Amino acid sequence: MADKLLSVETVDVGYGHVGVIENLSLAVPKGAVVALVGRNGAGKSTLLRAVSGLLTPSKGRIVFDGRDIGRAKPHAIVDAGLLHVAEGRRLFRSQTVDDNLELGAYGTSLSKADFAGRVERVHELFPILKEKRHDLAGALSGGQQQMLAIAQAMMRDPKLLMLDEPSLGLSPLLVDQVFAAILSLRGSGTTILLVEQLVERALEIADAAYVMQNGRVIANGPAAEIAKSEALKTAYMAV
Ligand SMILES: Nc1ncnc2c1ncn2[C@@H]1O[C@H](COP(=O)(O)OP(=O)(O)OP(=O)(O)O)[C@@H](O)[C@H]1O
Repeated sequence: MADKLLSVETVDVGYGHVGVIENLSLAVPKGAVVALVGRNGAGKSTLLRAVSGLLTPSKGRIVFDGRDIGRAKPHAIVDAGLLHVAEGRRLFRSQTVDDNLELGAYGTSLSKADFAGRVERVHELFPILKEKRHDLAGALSGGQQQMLAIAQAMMRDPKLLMLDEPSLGLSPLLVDQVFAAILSLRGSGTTILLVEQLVERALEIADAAYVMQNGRVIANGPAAEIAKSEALKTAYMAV
């Protein structure tokens, strides 16, 4: 079994007094794509927010790369190499595509050569971002904005990339491109935690999967086994 890069251990998370996640544990091995699936409202985004420091668990531990980050500030978690591409693409819409990439690397003190290398890698993965480098981010299509959001995170060369609904609102062709990009990132050693409503697609590319229902994990295992499991059906049928 590969080393764990992220381990969430028996955490409770909520909003104020409203508990959402209860006693949840999850592990993401180094180099893997792990899918987190479940119906709307199951608590997937809440879990990602806790891992990236936007919410603080009231119980349990979150260990990333050997360090307890359960109470760390979001910027410290980013600096440690854990990037969260949230649902809804938070871009600098009135800045160009190039500017958005530069802002993605803000504060990293990269050498010019390393910066250029990262931009080149982004362009290899998403050629459209090279073509549109001088366009305003707000003028890109939804799919292109999603690619830019992922590209912006890539500028920090993350150890772990958490993607929340990367296919949301995209045409089938763009969905294919986003999934191909995820595979390519995995191929170059990035570990990925993927929240995705296109469950079949997510399980096709994932190594392992967790199924969430009402703030709890109800099943986990190799993605191919989860794809055939009763738990998956239950999670999507339950009201
Ligand atoms: N900012 C918030 N304040 C209070 N409750 C919230 C907040 N955000 C989410 N919730 C509640 O937390 C629960 C889990 O929501 P969450 O967004 O984590 O689910 P999800 O599995 O990611 O689903 P979705 O795909 O709809 O985002 C829901 O009951 C939701 O109403």
